[in-house]
Amino acid sequence: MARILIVDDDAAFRGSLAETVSDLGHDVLEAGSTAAGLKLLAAHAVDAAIVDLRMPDEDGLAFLQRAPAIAAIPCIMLTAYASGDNTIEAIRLGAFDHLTKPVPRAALVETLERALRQGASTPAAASPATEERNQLVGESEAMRQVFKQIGRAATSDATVLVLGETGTGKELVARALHRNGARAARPFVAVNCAAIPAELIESELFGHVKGAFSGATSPRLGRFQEADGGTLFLDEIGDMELATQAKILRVLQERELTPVGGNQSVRVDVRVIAATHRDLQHEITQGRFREDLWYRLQVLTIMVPALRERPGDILTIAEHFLRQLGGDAPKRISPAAARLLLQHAWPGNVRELRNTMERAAVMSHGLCIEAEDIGLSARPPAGAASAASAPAIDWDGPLAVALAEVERVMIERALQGAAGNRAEAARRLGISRQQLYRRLEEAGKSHD
Ligand SMILES: Nc1ncnc2c1ncn2[C@@H]1O[C@H](COP(=O)(O)OP(=O)(O)OP(=O)(O)O)[C@@H](O)[C@H]1O
Repeated sequence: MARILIVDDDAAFRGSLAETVSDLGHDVLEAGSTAAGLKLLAAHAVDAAIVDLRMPDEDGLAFLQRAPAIAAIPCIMLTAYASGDNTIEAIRLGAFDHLTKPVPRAALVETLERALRQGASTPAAASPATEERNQLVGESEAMRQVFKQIGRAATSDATVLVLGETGTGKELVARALHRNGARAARPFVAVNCAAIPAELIESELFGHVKGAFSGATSPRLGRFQEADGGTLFLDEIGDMELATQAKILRVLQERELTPVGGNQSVRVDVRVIAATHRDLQHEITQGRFREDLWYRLQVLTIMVPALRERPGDILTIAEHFLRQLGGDAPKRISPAAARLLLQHAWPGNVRELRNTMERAAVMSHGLCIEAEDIGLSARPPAGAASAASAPAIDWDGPLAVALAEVERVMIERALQGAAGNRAEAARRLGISRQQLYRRLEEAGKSHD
């Protein structure tokens, strides 16, 4: 899964494009102007951008000219009418490609895939914003142990299994292992195994040959090959089907794979880091996870502790997020607000803390975040999934905001009630696991 920035002032077109891109399994950031797009690019790790050429403030060419100073990403330009001139100008300024509106789905899929492949194979130096976003912060003894384990594991090429509850920072640990290892100059490719429908995962991981199935009109490289020479991060590996687990095992053992529909194996040189919030030994006893794959994965294991087990990190990480949000003049946390943060049990761990601080920064009007800005009292108390606490809804405000709040609280309660098991939470909510993932990602879209 990649993160795609869409910059277009036409909200309806942007929305429908965002839907198509997110149907492809990507995370989407949207901006209605060049200035807003550049701001999002500076604040988030973005893998590619789709930018409209004609916009009221500054046109898409201005975006193309200024984006490289922030992050080197492939930019796909969109135009209502492709003229020779605007195409040449866009390509001259470094656009990856040029698409004409309305954009046919097949053309979008093909161009985006090429762009992402290029982006992954030529990793640019991370922008300061990206580096800061991926920084693993923590001063507790528990996190110090994690840092030491990362330091030891980074120098080896062994497979690593990262364990921990949802939102504890497992992906950041994987990125730190990559960044500090011998493969740092090569791609880091992350795949969320739970977010990809079972029927697509093999083609996603191993690629496919032309004609492998209906719709496979051209060959496609899989994520293993995209990560060649670098690191492949398999997130939520505990949610993978047994048949796919067998194929992953083969790649780990033989260092080669066969694309879907193909009959020739391809050699790959990839370091695999896997993560899960599940108890894999329990999954093995239930026949849902292969024991041989578990042995292969857990050569080195790093356990990331839940945030409630390292309360010493809560304020340090909260202040780190405020610095990211506030630049040179970050807001401070009042003593009463700090008490609230320390009392909360953080079932969603650091991701929940991040969301909370972002909301608090918006809610607070002064230089200091007060207890009432934190908004934790409206939430279900820690560990009390059955407590009938109502969401804090502004009944006279915008419908979308109220619905989002109801959704947030219901998802949080379902996750708590299911002890973090997302398949069970999705069942309780009457939605598919993929839909739950998409909603969780949308909720954290502006920062994860
Ligand atoms: N120690 C930390 N310091 C700073 N930011 C952190 C830390 N841990 C996590 N984060 C932030 O919290 C969010 C969730 O982290 P991440 O995605 O790595 O968690 P995860 O354990 O992989 O979650 P999941 O199990 O849902 O995949 C991200 O925005 C990440 O940047």
